Amino acid sequence: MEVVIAPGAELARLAADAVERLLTARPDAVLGLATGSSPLAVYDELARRHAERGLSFARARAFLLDEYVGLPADHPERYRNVIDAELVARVDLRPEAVQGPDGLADDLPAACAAYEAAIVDAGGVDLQVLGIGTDGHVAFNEPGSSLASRTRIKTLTRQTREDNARFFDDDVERVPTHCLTQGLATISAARHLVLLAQGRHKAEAVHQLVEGPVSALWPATVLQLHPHVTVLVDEAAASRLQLAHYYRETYAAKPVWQAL
Ligand SMILES: N[C@@H]1[C@@H](O)[C@H](O)[C@@H](COP(=O)(O)O)O[C@@H]1O
Repeated sequence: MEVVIAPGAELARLAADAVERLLTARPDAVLGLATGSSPLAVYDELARRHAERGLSFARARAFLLDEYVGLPADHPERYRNVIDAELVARVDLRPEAVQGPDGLADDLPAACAAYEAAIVDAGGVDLQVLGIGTDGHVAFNEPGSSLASRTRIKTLTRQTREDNARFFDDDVERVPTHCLTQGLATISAARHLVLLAQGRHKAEAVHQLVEGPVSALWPATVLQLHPHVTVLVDEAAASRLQLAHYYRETYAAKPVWQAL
């Protein structure tokens, strides 16, 4: 696990660099896209690179991490609509090449199984962008999630619904109670995981993710078992890291040939 502590703008550039390098090497790469505020600056940077130097997503495919259950198709906070607005509409990624779990399916377990199969059919995710919840969830894998979980229905915690109420007119009762989410094993099958976290409210979750014992209580700790994880954090989110000095020295001394 590589931990990079840097200002937010630099974190976004580093994540965009990883995406650009992948798309340059493999134009038909499979991207894993996250919603939430953490990756927004990355999507801004990718849109800028598309506009200014023609970074192309035309042959790429993408999968979303998760989706609320029951939000109407045209609801602006439906994650598929969010990702369309934040990235798809701003680059040349084909909308039909982007898939998310179907939170409006009549048969939700079948939709979850179909989603798992679609990811496998696409050859798996090459690079997965991730955020982290204040309670250590990734995607919507709340505390207590099986570390071996696959795409399934989850009940959101009160904490997550309160955290996300800002997207629903600050009314927690408007935040759906259920979601479909890639499981921790689904996410762990991606070949490169790039997690972004900013702000002091993420500091404990980042500490647990990087330095805590692997535990379903802090679902993001499952990333410690993955061979290629990049954790991009600002000073505030890094403020509880015990080995911060070591991560800084490692990054400062990083050989130029060693990409993220
Ligand atoms: N399902 C999403 C996660 O994918 C995201 O990582 C997390 C953190 O969000 P933010 O980046 O806005 O703090 O919240 C949501 O619940």
